[in-house]
Amino acid sequence: MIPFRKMHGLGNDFVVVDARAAALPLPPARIAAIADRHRGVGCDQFITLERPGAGADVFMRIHNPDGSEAGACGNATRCVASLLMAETGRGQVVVRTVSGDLPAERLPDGIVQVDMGHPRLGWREVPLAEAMDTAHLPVALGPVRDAAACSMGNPHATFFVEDLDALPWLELGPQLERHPLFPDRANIGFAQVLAPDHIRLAIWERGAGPTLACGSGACATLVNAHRRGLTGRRARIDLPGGTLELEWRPEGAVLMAGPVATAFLGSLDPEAYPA
Ligand SMILES: N[C@@H](CCC[C@H](N)C(=O)O)C(=O)O
Repeated sequence: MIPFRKMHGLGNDFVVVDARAAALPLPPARIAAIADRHRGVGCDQFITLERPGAGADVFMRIHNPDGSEAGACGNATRCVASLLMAETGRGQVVVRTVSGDLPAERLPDGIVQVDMGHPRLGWREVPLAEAMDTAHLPVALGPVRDAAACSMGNPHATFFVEDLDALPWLELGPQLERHPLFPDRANIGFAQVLAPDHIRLAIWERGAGPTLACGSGACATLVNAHRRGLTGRRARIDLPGGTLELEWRPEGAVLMAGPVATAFLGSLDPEAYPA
């Protein structure tokens, strides 16, 4: 049996397993089966903790429920950081991912803040299929057009809209995720700027679909909104599951803060899931 912890940040939920002592029999097909909402435990991302090597407190591997591996997950980083803080008794930890080392710290009132690093703004870094200005993508579908893209360790495109409530974003998301301009697919954000420091955001996540919150998507949205002159460098971002506080610091790093929670602990039999 494999013990796991079910955690979430604003309802963006994770199954977290600990493979630091020994590797676990969890190939991508089995992870997809465990992530299934009807036949498995169910989660937006499956998180495996591994030994980090020098310079970090843990290595966090991220899988989407379709079995694909992701380079970043802002909300899972905050959840895992809170676990490591409890484990080490420290208020600051470093979470290593395939996209880089992410320092995190505990703030008052149970809030965890993570430094998500510098956004990558070049077309090859997103990545896009061809050379272009990543602040204006020639992508249009139904009522949305003119997205901005960046990578926060994973690919994001943001469409700015007048009225999120009127937008059929659940229909647009899956088509845009697989637009030919995104060779690695992309997380798709639909953002309504309410004020220079306040954004409403819905995200269609690559490999996961609609989630209640996407931390890296919130970071990408602030970056893209600021590049387009729509906001300042700080904003409160309201997602379906709650609110994140963000800052894109002048030196380049994006800070993201919000709550984390453990929903329950459990154990699963890997042999019960197809591999
Ligand atoms: N929920 C995450 C993002 C998870 C990965 C994403 N679906 C991808 O494939 O890049 C977050 O909080 O950032």
